[in-house]
Amino acid sequence: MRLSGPQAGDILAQLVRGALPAPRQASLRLLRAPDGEVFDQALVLWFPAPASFTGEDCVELHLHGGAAVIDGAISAIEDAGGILAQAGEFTRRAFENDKLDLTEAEGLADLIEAETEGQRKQALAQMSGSLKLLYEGWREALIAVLASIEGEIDFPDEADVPDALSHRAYEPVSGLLASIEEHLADGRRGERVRNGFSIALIGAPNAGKSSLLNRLAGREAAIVTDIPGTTRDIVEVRLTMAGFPVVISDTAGLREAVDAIEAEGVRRALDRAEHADLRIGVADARSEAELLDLKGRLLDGDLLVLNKRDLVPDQEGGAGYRVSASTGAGIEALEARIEAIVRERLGARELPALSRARHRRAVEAAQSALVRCRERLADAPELAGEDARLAVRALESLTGRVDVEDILDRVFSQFCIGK
Ligand SMILES: Nc1nc2c(ncn2[C@@H]2O[C@H](COP(=O)(O)OP(=O)(O)OP(=O)(O)O)[C@@H](O)[C@H]2O)c(=O)[nH]1
Ligand SMILES: [K+]
Ligand SMILES: [Mg+2]
Repeated sequence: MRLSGPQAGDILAQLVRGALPAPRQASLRLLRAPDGEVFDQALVLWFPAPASFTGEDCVELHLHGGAAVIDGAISAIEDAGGILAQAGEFTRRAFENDKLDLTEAEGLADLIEAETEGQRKQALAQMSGSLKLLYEGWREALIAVLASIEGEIDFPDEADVPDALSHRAYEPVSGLLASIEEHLADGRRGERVRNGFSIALIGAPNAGKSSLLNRLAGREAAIVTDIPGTTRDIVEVRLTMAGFPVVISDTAGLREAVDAIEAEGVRRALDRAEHADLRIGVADARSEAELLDLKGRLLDGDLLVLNKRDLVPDQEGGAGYRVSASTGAGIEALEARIEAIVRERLGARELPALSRARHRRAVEAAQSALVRCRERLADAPELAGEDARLAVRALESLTGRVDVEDILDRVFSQFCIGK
């Protein structure tokens, strides 16, 4: 249990009925309720401000975590003047005391949620300031540009050639734009690491999509029967591949639906296929028609699977992965290919990854302001300056430098209580 705030030390003194322990050193104490009754014996730590997580006076109680002990602790602390924290309140106080910026706070939230190695690495880098460094670096460069534009407006030098400003500011603005564009054009890598790389299985009824899903999942996630049109709802399976989260969706077989339920299933299948990061088209290896139909539905980079190879004589070459979902033949090669694709699209690059839609929106706002700024440098320096200021503001909303109350509420409400 953690306490933070100016009264934290007083409350600890009441709980231990005596002097505070030495700062930042664990000390074993009896903890007492207001009536003097001992409710636990615990290690306690005292972190005087500002060297604490929140930047305020902080206390940690390492309690024996049973429900009765926790209840006793809460009521003893409340009697001594403490109140329960809101979700994310500790991190929010740390943010308000400049212990971390908004991207680092988001990194902390992601680290708590991380389920795969790839997610953990990305969250840890972000929590340690990778995005903050990048965005703050851009902001500083931009403020220098802004200063030179404003200098030009305030003290126009008659002797200067008319386009001196556009020459001086053009290059740094263009350089910044190039970095911003590179950051944006990463195929939504960071957002995929956070939310999962999505794969849709599509194909004709009875091609064996659900059987293949079950094979890849290693469990009977979807119903398999020999009746075409078995799957209607989308069945999702979450897996870890190459250290990244992957969501595989099994979908309804594509055909002229026989009833309204199946029609809705087909609509959902097509919608899921459209929004997936990767489509795997599954055809019965015996059906030329299914193969042709899939070729019209798959995009560059998608995978084609010819299933039920146990039912056809062995063939060399030809398009696609020849597998048998029933016997497992050929599945390893298919899995290896999927892993390679996931690794290639989600694996680490030099620039830290933009990990949330919030970041993308703000970076895009900075980008379009800078494009306008560059266009106006030559003819309208006042307007160019205003655009540069808008771009600075967009970057500042990313790190939480400017007041963005609604963004703060949203970010910190995602934490659990006590974090
Ligand atoms: N012999 C053989 N049969 C298979 C194979 N894969 C699937 N089947 C059979 O084909 C039938 C249809 O399999 P499903 O996995 O339900 O096919 P589906 O594409 O999900 O079908 P819908 O959900 O109806 O669109 C079942 O009877 C499976 O047992 C395979 O590799 N070999
Ligand atoms: K079926
Ligand atoms: Mg199915």
